[in-house]
Amino acid sequence: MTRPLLVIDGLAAGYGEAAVLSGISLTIEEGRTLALLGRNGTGKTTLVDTIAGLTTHHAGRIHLLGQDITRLRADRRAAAGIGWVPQERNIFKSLTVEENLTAIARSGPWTLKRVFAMFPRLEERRRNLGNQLSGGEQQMLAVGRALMVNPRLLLLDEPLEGLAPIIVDELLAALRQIVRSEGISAIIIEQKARKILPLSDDALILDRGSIVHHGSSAELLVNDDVMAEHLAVSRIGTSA
Ligand SMILES: Nc1ncnc2c1ncn2[C@@H]1O[C@H](COP(=O)(O)OP(=O)(O)OP(=O)(O)O)[C@@H](O)[C@H]1O
Repeated sequence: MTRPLLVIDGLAAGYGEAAVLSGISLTIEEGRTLALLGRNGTGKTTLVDTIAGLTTHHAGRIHLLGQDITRLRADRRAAAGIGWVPQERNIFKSLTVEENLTAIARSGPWTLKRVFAMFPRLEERRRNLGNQLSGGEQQMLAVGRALMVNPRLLLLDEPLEGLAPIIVDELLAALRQIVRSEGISAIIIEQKARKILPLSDDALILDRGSIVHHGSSAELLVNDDVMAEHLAVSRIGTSA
């Protein structure tokens, strides 16, 4: 039996008085993963940042495993089980890889050993400083650090962006393991819909701060009309 992990009801949010999101309602069941799609500037980052507690709340409620987290500060939301990997990665550049991983760790099944098993590159670089890492290594570190918080829900903002194809494949394999084998729920923002849809259970498309499509990833993957209408993808056979 699954139970609702995240329930968002009638959410509106933005930055100060500026409204970005409106009328957002969605439920994510435990163990399921959502691909968050949409063209540039449609509110994807704002939605993920709102769940993490980093924007201005205007209306609506957010519940995590039954707890109303709408008014909780970002650090309290992390403690409640939200692991956040921002677009900028925000790793501590003057700390080593190992220190980055242990700095905000919380007890649970994810340990240094398990993160190193998932990302062997990080173990090789465990004594290197954050600013000595490649973009791909930094992204692995950001994901590993979020896992060390032992989250119930992982928020990933364009984790594949700007990475070399071989690193993209490595990270996709790790993400597949995290959401499929480990059963961690995630919301993953991604520009390249066809890369992420095979990994996610459900897909949600935003346009101008509102939901314009919400359904199964498998259905969206074969729905060229919706993809072409709302995403920056052309029909069939493209890499997007
Ligand atoms: N700090 C901010 N202050 C005010 N407005 C902002 C801020 N950050 C983003 N916005 C505005 O909010 C809207 C949604 O931006 P957001 O970054 O959430 O979109 P996105 O879908 O994640 O886009 P991208 O794919 O380019 O990252 C845009 O109009 C943007 O200009």
